Amino acid sequence: MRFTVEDIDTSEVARRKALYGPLTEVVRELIDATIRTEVDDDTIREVHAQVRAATDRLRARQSDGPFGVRFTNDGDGMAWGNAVIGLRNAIAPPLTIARDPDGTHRSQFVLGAAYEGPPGLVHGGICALVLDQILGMTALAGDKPSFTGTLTLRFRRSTPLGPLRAQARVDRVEGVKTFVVGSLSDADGVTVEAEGVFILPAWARE
Ligand SMILES: CCCCCCCCCCCCCC(=O)SCCNC(=O)CCNC(=O)[C@H](O)C(C)(C)COP(=O)(O)OP(=O)(O)OC[C@H]1O[C@@H](n2cnc3c(N)ncnc32)[C@H](O)[C@@H]1OP(=O)(O)O
Repeated sequence: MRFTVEDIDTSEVARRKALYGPLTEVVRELIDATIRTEVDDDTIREVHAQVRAATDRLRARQSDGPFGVRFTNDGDGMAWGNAVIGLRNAIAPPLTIARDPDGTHRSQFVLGAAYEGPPGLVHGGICALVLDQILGMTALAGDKPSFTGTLTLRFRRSTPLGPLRAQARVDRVEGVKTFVVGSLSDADGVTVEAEGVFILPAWARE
């Protein structure tokens, strides 16, 4: 499992954020533009060649696998490949998840054309993805890993593409199991309710 430590300081983390964040953002925009463009065929072929060339340039030197979750010596986490919050992941919406003093986690975000399931609506698997992440981060205690054991969703009504909110809180802790509840909402209220059991795996227990 790729939890690693990188010997870099806060200023280097900031430099990399400033470098990679805008690249990811423009690729994210490219995904949306690819879905929604109505330009002529020749333009599509030209852009195809340009994107191919840009991809080949990035591949000239790359890591031999996924990004993993990296920590600095100061304990700052860099989950930059993460599918929901990853700074370097253009398929991540991305979510910024804030923690209230009482431990509740919240996020406001926008899901656009790339997350569609039924027409105009968020794909159910994307609802699960977002909720797994926010519930999972809520379950984390200190530096202990926590894995989704069971995630139960109730889709109360369809979730429209557009501005959304998610929240989660710990319901109870029983030994190595943390029970978390949460929801996804649009402007009219809750669309999906979630309950998750997150488990400290045997290999991480003392
Ligand atoms: C910025 C940096 C920060 C980092 C951010 C990174 C993102 C982080 C956020 C991540 C967000 C996304 C998160 C993700 O995407 S996590 C990825 C998706 N999840 C997985 O891949 C998990 C795969 N499964 C496992 O690894 C193990 O089976 C787990 C860890 C689940 C159990 O482990 P282990 O086999 O060692 O457990 P045990 O046998 O000792 O049992 C212990 C207790 O647990 C109970 N139990 C067992 N299985 C289940 C189950 N499935 N549901 C409910 N309960 C279950 C069992 O009855 C017992 O209870 P009791 O009898 O004691 O009462």
